[in-house]
Amino acid sequence: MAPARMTLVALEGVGKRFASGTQALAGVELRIEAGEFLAILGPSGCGKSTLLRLIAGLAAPTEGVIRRAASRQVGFVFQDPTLLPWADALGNVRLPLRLAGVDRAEQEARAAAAMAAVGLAGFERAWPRELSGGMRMRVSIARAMVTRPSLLLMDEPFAALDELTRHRLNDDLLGLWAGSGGADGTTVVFVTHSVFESVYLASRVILMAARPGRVVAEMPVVLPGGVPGGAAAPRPAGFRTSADYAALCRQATEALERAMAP
Ligand SMILES: Nc1ncnc2c1ncn2[C@@H]1O[C@H](COP(=O)(O)OP(=O)(O)OP(=O)(O)O)[C@@H](O)[C@H]1O
Repeated sequence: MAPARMTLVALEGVGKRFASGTQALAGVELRIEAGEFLAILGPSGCGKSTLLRLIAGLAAPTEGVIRRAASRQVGFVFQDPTLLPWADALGNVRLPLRLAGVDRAEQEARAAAAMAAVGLAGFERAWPRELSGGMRMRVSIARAMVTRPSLLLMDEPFAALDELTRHRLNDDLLGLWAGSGGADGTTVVFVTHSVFESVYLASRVILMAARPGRVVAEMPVVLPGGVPGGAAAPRPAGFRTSADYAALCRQATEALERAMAP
């Protein structure tokens, strides 16, 4: 039997109503288990970003409670890489360590290692404006991973990238996650509105519907051979064009359509 996993964050009956009167979330029950790769999938406006902000502790729920494991280092990656234009790539990646008071030599060594892990060795002195969109996103991911977070929150990080770059970053993210210890390392919560991306990456997909934003279904992702999604990194060669992947995408699409049916 698999060992019981620790719950990192538990949401119980969570709702969020904004001052404007918008009920962005209602009745959300969700447990984020240590080591999982959780995708939050849903249409635009269903409250995915609001849910992520609540999980992060950046906003408070107006109903229900959120319980968190005591020691937690959280990393963030947003759709916009938000790099400092006046710092080079290495300077951007070591910023969280600088803010945490880590000594300079260790900042440089850890930031360089994080850059190498995202395939950017040799670009330490490049300025953000000299990098492509995909490379800027890699810097943003390296900056989030440099603190070795126990929880990595990603809000549609690849939505603005072209498809091939996005595919490459999907594989690299899985590799990075495996390098962090996989199921024994960083827990990832990944917001997306792409069925294909959620199924490709995650070990579990949560489906949301709008008005009010709520969790309507969840789907464990099981890869060929019974391997839990998230565990095989990178995915087997040819997985993207395989019948198994198509079947998983169809299952998630049908669940999403049922969730969105009036
Ligand atoms: N600060 C805010 N004040 C008032 N309403 C808000 C605020 N933030 C979000 N909302 C509303 O809450 C609802 C959920 O928004 P949210 O951004 O969480 O959805 P989303 O699923 O992430 O959407 P998208 O995929 O388009 O980014 C929307 O109706 C939005 O307009």
